Amino acid sequence: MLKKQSVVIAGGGSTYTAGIVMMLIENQDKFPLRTLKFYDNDGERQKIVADACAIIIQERAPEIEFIATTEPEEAFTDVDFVMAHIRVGGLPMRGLDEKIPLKHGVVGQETCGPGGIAYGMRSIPGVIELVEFMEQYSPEAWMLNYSNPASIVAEATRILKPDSKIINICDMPVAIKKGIADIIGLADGNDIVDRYYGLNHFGWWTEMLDKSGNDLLPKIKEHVAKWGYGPSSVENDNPLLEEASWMDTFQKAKDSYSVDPETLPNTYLKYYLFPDDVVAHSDPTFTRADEVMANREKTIFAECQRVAAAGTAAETSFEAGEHAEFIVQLAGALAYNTYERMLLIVENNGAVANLPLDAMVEVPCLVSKRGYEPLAMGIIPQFQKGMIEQQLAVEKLVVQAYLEQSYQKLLQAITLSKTVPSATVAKAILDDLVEANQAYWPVLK
Ligand SMILES: NC(=O)c1ccc[n+]([C@@H]2O[C@H](COP(=O)([O-])OP(=O)(O)OC[C@H]3O[C@@H](n4cnc5c(N)ncnc54)[C@H](O)[C@@H]3O)[C@@H](O)[C@H]2O)c1
Ligand SMILES: O=P(O)(O)OC[C@H]1O[C@H](O[C@H]2[C@H](O)[C@@H](O)[C@@H](O)O[C@@H]2CO)[C@H](O)[C@@H](O)[C@@H]1O
Ligand SMILES: [Mn+2]
Repeated sequence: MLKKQSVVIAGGGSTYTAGIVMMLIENQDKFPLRTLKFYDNDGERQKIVADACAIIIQERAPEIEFIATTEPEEAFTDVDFVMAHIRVGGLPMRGLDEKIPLKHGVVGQETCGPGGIAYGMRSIPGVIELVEFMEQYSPEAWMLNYSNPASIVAEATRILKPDSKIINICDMPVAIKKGIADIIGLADGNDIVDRYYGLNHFGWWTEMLDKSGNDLLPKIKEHVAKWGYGPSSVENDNPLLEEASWMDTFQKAKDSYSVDPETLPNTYLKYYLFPDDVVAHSDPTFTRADEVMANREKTIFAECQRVAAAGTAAETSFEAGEHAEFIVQLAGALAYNTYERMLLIVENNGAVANLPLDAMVEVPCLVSKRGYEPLAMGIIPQFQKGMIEQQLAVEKLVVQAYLEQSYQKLLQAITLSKTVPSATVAKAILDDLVEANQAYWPVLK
């Protein structure tokens, strides 16, 4: 009999919460729950999701105690896991992160370039507060953190909470591997055993084997050289790729791959390798935040309200995707000592031999009751090393700017981003971002 777990989802009002609830319910044999709690600092938003999830739990797993609260003590007391996915400033602030750089002809993106830097400055205090709640009320718990920008958040937690039990994670490699599995006819992305290195949203694969040890890369590379990570025909059953912007991003991996055909790129590298192209294809009046508000957020909240009004979730369209699968699998590995191999964002300490020891890198780790043990990825080539070192300096400067309330360091961070053409443009963007983030950032000196 597996020991039952108590979980709090921080950011209960997130568009991803219902998917994680579906995954948790479907996994009661592998990851049984005694309590599930939601915590959010926006009670009204969270209530919409919680009212629907209460019905889902009541109908499908009534043995689980369910609580939704905005009180930190109630939320964080007696929990084994905090699954965090907050968005400080919400989707409207994401919209500004995207639109302000675009106004200056620079990539406008949630986690990359100046937009990601602005979001990092908002996220740091929000995530640190969650860690403090966890340490105060459930000091033995693990926090599994999706809140973005994960690289900057990871660097901030490394410095501010060096002994905390927090693991920062990203589902992009998981989603790419799912796409690759579909392309080469494997049942599941989990069937790919990979070697990968980099920073979050900034990495490369060097190896993909099947579980028997057969090299999958030749077949995958043949496909990626023609189609990127997109399908080779119009037929596509990957729900993520139903959105044109995600399909473009998956297909654009073809161009990132052409820069180094020895490795396979993360999709996010397009923002650094082809920023001119990305800007040319962006609409500065309707960015990804607008698409998300018009599509994912609207659909999820409408479904929550439909379930609540019907009083039953018998026909709910909510489903658990790879995003939910990954975080629940990670919690299971920590709780039940499975030694599964998963890509996590962790302190380097030699995992990538020729990067600084204190870089927060994304590498495969073995996950067990002991926590995570990074696997050695060895020495990486000059091209990737150069790109990573530049981006790592950006991320470190952002955290230093936050801690020292330094305008100068934030200016240096934006100037150093590969997405930004000059210090003049960096200053113009920064001044607009300071204005837009007054309610969230520390006052910069
Ligand atoms: N790491 C990854 O690969 C990955 C994947 C998907 C989503 N995400 C991240 O997950 C987060 C949620 O995304 P979303 O689109 O669902 O956002 P969302 O705006 O729909 O939900 C975020 C929730 O967080 C709450 N919140 C904001 N600040 C808070 C705080 N300080 N304390 C408690 N709650 C707070 C909001 O009220 C909201 O309900 C984002 O950070 C997003 O970037 C990360
Ligand atoms: O623009 P968005 O909000 O749709 O996506 C931004 C996030 O993109 C990645 O997450 C994907 C994920 O890879 C996929 O599996 C599925 O769950 O959709 C997500 C996007 O909706 C990325 O890893 C995240 O960090 C981004 O926040
Ligand atoms: Mn991610």
